[in-house]
Amino acid sequence: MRTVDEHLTHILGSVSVLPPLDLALLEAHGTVLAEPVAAPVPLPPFDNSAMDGYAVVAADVAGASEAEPVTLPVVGDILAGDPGVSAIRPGLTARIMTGAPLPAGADAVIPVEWTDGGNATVQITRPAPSGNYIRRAGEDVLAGQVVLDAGVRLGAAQIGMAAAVGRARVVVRPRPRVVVLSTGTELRPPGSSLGTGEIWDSNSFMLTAAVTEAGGVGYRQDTVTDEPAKVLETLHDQLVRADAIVTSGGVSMGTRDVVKEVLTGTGTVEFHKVRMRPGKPQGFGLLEGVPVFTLPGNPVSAYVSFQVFVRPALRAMQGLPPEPLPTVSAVLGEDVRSPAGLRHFVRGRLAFSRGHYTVSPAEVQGSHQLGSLASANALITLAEDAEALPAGSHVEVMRLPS
Ligand SMILES: Nc1nc2c(c(=O)[nH]1)N[C@H]1C(S)=C(S)[C@@H](COP(=O)(O)OP(=O)(O)OC[C@H]3O[C@@H](n4cnc5c(N)ncnc54)[C@H](O)[C@@H]3O)O[C@H]1N2
Ligand code: MOO
Repeated sequence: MRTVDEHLTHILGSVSVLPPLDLALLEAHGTVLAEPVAAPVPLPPFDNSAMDGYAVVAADVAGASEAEPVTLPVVGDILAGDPGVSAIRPGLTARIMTGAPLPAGADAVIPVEWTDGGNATVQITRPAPSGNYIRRAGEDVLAGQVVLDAGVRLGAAQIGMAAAVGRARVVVRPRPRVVVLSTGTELRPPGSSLGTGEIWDSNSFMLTAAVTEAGGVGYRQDTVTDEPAKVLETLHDQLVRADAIVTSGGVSMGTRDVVKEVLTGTGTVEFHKVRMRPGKPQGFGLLEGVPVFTLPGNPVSAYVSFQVFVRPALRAMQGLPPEPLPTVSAVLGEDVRSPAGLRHFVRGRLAFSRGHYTVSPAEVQGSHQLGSLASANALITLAEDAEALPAGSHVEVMRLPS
């Protein structure tokens, strides 16, 4: 028997970060940068106005008030992208819009609300210090500054930042392509009718969705019956397009545990019992260099195994730290028992109130009981040495992707 940590360490020691790929910016959404992105020019590139108003010499309006407005001639309009006036002299003003370049000679912007909004001349009713409502070149980003580090996942804000520094393409770690295959003669695709002893395949859909949630691209395969030759042929066919393969079912002690049968001794694949519940029977290894995760068939076991072993590996392949799901500390809402010597992943509902998290275990915890997983939002992680935890204890809780 292996511990969870031993099995995960073995897996992480066997997977490598994927080679980098040059992608158009929007195609890179959700991937991880493989290069730092630096600004070729400062941002903003030029001093510009933060308000719609009038560009002035601050000294000209120092005495302005409601009672005694300062009147200035307006020499022209400066629009964003269409700077009609490039300079003003003392005693003059130009109308300026937000984002338009500040004309040389001006050192303040008077918002239109502080004026009568005049066209040929304008009356200004408030003074402004030098620098008023001016956005200086480089006050966001300096020329040459690294704005995104290698290893950062490109969410919407990071995509915006890359575009803002002029990048149309970026070099990233691609999303791992993960083939998902369920085995089991009893499995029928959802949407078809069931014969005696048959069930609808849930694992391949669930695991393909979990791959997406972990930043990969899932390729769900049609289920394969428990025939060794078919399972092996399907796996070999899929190797060419896979950065990883995830199977479910056929890894336990049955007479037809076909995945275990065909993969034992193939490549570096090994099967182990892992000290955890659910998810005891596990297999992992490389097949022609491709990591293959053989997860147990019980749906909750397959799901928990994915989050505990596959998700960290997919993160490592993307160049991300192989962290588990985001974890919080919570107070147990009721007493919990846990099997000695096993790490126990208990489905529960996490809630936040009066400044702290509380978590309550689901009523049923069988590894075939997908209903209690679908209504859970968290997995309470009970350590191997925990046997009885009273209500009020602090526990670690992994938040499930939502
Ligand atoms: N004698 C023993 N029997 C079992 C042991 C054991 O140690 N000794 N371990 C049990 C545990 S724990 C688990 S977990 C399961 C794992 O079994 P397999 O990986 O071989 O999975 P199957 O036998 O193929 O299926 C188990 C169960 O899950 C259902 N299943 C399978 N695939 C799907 C799918 N794609 N969608 C929905 N449901 C699926 C299948 O019908 C079975 O009910 O072994 C225990 N037995
Ligand atoms: O490990 Mo099994 O996953 O307990 O049902």
